[in-house]
Amino acid sequence: MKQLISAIDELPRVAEQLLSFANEERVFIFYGEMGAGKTTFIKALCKRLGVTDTVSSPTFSIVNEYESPAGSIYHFDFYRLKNQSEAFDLGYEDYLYSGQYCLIEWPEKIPDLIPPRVVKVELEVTDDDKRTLTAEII
Ligand SMILES: Nc1ncnc2c1ncn2[C@@H]1O[C@H](COP(=O)(O)OP(=O)(O)OP(=O)(O)O)[C@@H](O)[C@H]1O
Repeated sequence: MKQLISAIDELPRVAEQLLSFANEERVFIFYGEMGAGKTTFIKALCKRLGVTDTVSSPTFSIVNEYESPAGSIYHFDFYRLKNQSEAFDLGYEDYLYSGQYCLIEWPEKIPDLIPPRVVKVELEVTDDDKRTLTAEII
């Protein structure tokens, strides 16, 4: 799918579209430069999934866990990861195969640890407040 997000207030609609596109898939990887809006989009996605907890970038904790009616949601930000084995140490694989939603920012940091069948999402800045979201199942 490819969608133009021309303003922040369109995020709920696009989040809903992405969830229908993803169907049964639970693992999402988000590509996009700093400030592209990965965290902002994930907030909209979590809201759509019924999360009432505060959603924020797990830059320092690397993983945040939220509760939702659909089960736990694990939100990763691998930006500060030094090497891939650090991901193992924090139990990444257990989260990944838990069957719960895993939303991963900076998957570039774990190139060897991307499982088959994930929803690959790319956010591109087209203008100050405009973004293009592209998603495919890989
Ligand atoms: N259409 C849009 N979609 C998403 N974010 C937008 C949009 N328009 C403007 N923004 C703004 O872009 C900024 C994106 O910041 P955000 O922290 O979500 O980016 P990020 O990709 O997660 O960056 P980082 O990798 O540094 O965490 C926010 O200030 C947000 O308000």
